[in-house]
Amino acid sequence: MKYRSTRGQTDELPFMDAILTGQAPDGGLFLPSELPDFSDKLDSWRDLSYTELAFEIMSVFANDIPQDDLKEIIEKAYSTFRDDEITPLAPAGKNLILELFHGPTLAFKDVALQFLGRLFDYILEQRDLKLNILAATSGDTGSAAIYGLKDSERVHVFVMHPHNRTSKIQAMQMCTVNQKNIHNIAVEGSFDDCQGMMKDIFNQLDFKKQYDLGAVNSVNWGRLLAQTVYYFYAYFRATENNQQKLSFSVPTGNFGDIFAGYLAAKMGLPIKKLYLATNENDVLCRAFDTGIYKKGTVHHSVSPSMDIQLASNFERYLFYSCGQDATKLRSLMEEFKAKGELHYDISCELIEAKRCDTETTLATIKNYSEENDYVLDPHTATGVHVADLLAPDEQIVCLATAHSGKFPESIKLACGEVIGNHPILDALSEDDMKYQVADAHTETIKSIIVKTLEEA
Ligand SMILES: N[C@@H](CCOP(=O)(O)O)C(=O)O
Repeated sequence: MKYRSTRGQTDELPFMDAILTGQAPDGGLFLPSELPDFSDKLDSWRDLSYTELAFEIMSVFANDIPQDDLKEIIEKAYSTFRDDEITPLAPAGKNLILELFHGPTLAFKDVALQFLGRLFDYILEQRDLKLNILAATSGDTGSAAIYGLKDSERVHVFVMHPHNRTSKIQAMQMCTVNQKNIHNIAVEGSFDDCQGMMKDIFNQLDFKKQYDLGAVNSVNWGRLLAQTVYYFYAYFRATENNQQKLSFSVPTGNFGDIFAGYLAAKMGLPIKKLYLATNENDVLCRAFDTGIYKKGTVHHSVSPSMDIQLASNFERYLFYSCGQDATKLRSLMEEFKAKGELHYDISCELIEAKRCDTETTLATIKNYSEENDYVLDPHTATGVHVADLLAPDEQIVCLATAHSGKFPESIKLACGEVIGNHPILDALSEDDMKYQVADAHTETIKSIIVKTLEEA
């Protein structure tokens, strides 16, 4: 299988090269040149274990990796999960909660980053290469990337997070991993600033090449591939046969998680609806409702991982919305760059978007805890609220993107006390945190990378 850029000005690449390249050199994002249709595989896949299913799906996309090697990568990746089901479903009220938080850092990012970590190790070893990861996080990707790569001898990881804008536990998870190859940068700015600088640096092709830069954010195709698996797995666990249609509700910030569901539907999974939930940072809701994609000011919310105004994977969705026309896509992205907004009808039957404000998020956490004895994390709560609002009589699979224990401040606001802790977080201490503060300038970040690698 080959991978092409949304902007159409990069040569197509095989899987392993697309993974190493991360963001395409023309500034676009990689997508498979053609998507497979898995409709006729569903019957034989229904009873597979998570890792068996992951192998069936991934082997189609990663067909330049020998099958036994791919199986080993997948087995290693998911051996770190605390639940045999990897992504189990838990009933809560009328909904099924898809618990994506059983990996090392208690967030859905582990599902892809445990895989990507082992995949990088494999490719770098095969090719005798080194890689320096530059990542941007609003809270969860950072620690998942660090835990996915902290033991990788051929990799350094630079993670930019918005200073004092993640939850305290998220910051501690990232900054207490005191290993030689891990470098945390607290940026005086927003997540959008961090992601903007990351993309800017990736677009400086000479610098990127000189310092062997790679990506673990969802600009990297490997992230989305790993995330499509749990849509299939949840579908098989939640339905009785492959004639049934199922809806999912997805808390959304950078648009990667819901886009993985959109791809699963395009590949033949019988998805009825994808409900897109945002917090007050509702740029995506407005884009689906009005056809105008326009960045606003970042609101700092109780669901900080979704405090995003520029959703990276929107570009991939837009590419499909404009009929896979890379020229059209380029002109829309240029319009956006020049005017700070773009106008295009992106509505589709499959996706329905709604915003969930802070008050409603907190009320949803409280109600679910009291009525269903289930503590939702504040991001998951936005998706659960939207599922209850838009499909009050239907069982919806709600993606639980993180464990509630990562957000004690928000849980206390909702319930009046901290409940829903997780024991692995108890050992974290602010005294062990190590990071450097930086201003939100691309040149500052570049010089940190250069200096750190020179001293390494
Ligand atoms: N919400 C994310 C932001 C980065 O998204 P990604 O999907 O591109 O990694 C986070 O928690 O860091």
